[in-house]
Amino acid sequence: MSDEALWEKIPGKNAILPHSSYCRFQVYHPLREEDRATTENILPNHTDHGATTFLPSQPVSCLQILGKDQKWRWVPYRKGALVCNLGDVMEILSGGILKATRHRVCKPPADQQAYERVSVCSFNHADQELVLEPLKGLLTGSR
Ligand SMILES: O=C(O)CCC(=O)C(=O)O
Ligand SMILES: [Fe+2]
Repeated sequence: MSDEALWEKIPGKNAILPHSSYCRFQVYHPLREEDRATTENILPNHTDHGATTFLPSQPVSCLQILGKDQKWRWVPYRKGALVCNLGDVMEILSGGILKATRHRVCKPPADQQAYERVSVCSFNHADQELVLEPLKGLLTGSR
């Protein structure tokens, strides 16, 4: 199996097959005073269904990922960094060697609740025609 086998399935700048990748810009307004006590998760825990999701790291803490130890952890802010979540497509194509990142968007810590949060997500999907199954070389051990 070639080193490129996985990436050949994901459209890049030379993509010729239809796919549904998109970028979403979203503003989370500060929580209203009366909602702060009752709100926990703004977006419940999930994995993204595409291949990868890229998000510029941003300073209002809301994003959490689930570790192997089943503990939720904040994704720390690093100025200028890109956060990359692996999606279901990568888990399926890799036969489970790669794991889709389970994540959620939480209420920010108390000292950040008055701030707006800007989220820019680039959701990268596989070719629409791609049959989602583990890459053949993985199953035969010829990688
Ligand atoms: O806003 C974020 O930080 C992540 C949003 C997200 O996980 C999603 O829309 O799938
Ligand atoms: Fe997500």
